[in-house]
Amino acid sequence: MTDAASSTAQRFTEQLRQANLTQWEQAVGHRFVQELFTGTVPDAVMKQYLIQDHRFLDSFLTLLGGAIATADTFEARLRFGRFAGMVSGDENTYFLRAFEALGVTEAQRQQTPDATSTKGFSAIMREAAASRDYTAILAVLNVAEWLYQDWATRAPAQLPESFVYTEWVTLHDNPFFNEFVAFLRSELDRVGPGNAALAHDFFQRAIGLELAFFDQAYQVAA
Ligand SMILES: Cc1ncc(CO)c(N)n1
Repeated sequence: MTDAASSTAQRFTEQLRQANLTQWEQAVGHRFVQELFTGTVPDAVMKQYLIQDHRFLDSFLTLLGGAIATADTFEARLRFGRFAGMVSGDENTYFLRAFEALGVTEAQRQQTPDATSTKGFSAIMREAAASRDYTAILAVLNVAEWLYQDWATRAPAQLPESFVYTEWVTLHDNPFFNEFVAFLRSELDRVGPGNAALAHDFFQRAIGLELAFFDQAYQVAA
């Protein structure tokens, strides 16, 4: 290991990732991610993924609300607030445009039941928010955003033509998003070591859900 690598390994967030590296890499290198990069996700899978993920966004905003409520600095509250604005704006409209492009109707969205992993995410995000524990909230946020940034930054330079694919990559790899992930990590590096067992517990469970979430998209009858 190089000096640079060993000093990054000291970071608390890096320790968390290393402790769950197998599942982390399985999620980041998932078939869904590979097919997203080449624009070859079967339509039925993409539809299912986006229907479920639009619901993920709803619980995610609950969690961001918890972060705004429990952060211990004004600067952090402002950052979460700006991020909540982006998610409620650009990211939400991406979903609506994608549903239209893929021909997903309002009725289809309503009739599709929650996948088990969608329910699991909703539960863990509500649990973390309700705990009013900034460390627990940060652990879940770190997995959700950092893991997505990790796969998005591994995308090839040449992306598929359709915005449905391309924008899902660029929403998770752009200066605003990358800065937010750096902020999330530095916050968890700062407060996590004081409550390490709790951080590990939420981090590990959230990674399992990320993997299950990608898997569930392929469980639809194509
Ligand atoms: C399941 C899942 N995890 C993470 C993200 C990134 O916010 C997302 N949109 N969906």
